Amino acid sequence: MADYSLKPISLIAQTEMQEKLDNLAKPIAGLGRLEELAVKIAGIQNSPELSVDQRCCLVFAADHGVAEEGVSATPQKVTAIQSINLLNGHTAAAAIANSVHCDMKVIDVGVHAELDDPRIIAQKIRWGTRNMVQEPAMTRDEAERSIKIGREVAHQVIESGNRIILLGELGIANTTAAAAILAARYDIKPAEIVGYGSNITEVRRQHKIKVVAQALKRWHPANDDAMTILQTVGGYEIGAKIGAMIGAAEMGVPVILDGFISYAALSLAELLTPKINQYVITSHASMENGTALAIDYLNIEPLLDLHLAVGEGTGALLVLPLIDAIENVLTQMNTQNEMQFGYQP
Ligand SMILES: O=C(O)c1ccc[n+]([C@@H]2O[C@H](COP(=O)([O-])O)[C@@H](O)[C@H]2O)c1
Ligand SMILES: Cc1cc2nc[nH]c2cc1C
Repeated sequence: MADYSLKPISLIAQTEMQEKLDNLAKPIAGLGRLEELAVKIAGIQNSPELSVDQRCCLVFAADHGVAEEGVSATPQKVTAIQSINLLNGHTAAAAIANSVHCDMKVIDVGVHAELDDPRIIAQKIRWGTRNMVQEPAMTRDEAERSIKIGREVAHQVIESGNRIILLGELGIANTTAAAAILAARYDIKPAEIVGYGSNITEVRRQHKIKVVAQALKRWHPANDDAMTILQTVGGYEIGAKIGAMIGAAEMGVPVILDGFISYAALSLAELLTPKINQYVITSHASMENGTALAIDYLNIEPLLDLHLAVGEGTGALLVLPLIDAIENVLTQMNTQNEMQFGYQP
């Protein structure tokens, strides 16, 4: 596996940003977590000026062999259908992206269908992973390729001018893979981390718990072996998200993560490159059952809690207005000094 070298975070830019915020006409720390967000981005971008005008949401799409176990409420073909609908502007994330002025790209890393639309970035590894109950979801080579593809796509969109990257995904049955990854990574009992995904019944969730338990019993990947966890119970889009996180961090670009599937990707990315946490912004607490546990183990504090359970990057996109708000704060507010020259009672 490649050895990733991440640019160091700039403590100078962080201090400069905090000084700018402290100089503004407001109580110290008055803008709370928005200030933390500004300082974090300044450190990553090595500048006390936020640069987020050109933003891109990468939506990695792939199918999951484990879907044949009946773990999802949704037919597999929805991955392909929504990949195209997204590009036409008609999915939840696409509609939100339009309102927050964010470019979107769909990358086919393993959709179980022919997607011959030229707008799709065609990087299909296979027509879906294998069913993790019967075989490892992927080969080692496929797992490595999924990370490589994500990393290269991130590099490309950054080279074309994007200054902040958002990550989403489409993949029917991927809440099963994400739960299995988190269970393997943190030795969590499947019953505690498996949720309702795209809204399954409790009866079906009990079955999904058994499916995850069966797969983990069969492959029992070591909890610190990211590549074996990804290979045995992961997904191509999850590997690609790991790669995109690393690729953006390598280029000093902040990455906004999405929901439950992002937690799984982050849990493995941390093993591959522990400093990744400094580069990722966790957007929202997903509705998925295992969220509280995952957040606890990852030691993250997502900014929003909107009970979202769509994926596609919806939660990540909703953080952009917060960042735009800070940008306006930095450029439009009075400083403490300027405040004196305003209205005199
Ligand atoms: O992001 C989340 O937290 C999230 C929670 C539930 C469902 N999803 C989306 O719904 C699909 C997976 O649901 P499921 O039930 O097929 O595992 C997949 O396309 C995800 O992007 C996403
Ligand atoms: C309609 C639909 C849209 C989605 N987008 C991501 N996962 C999804 C699952 C469903 C069911």
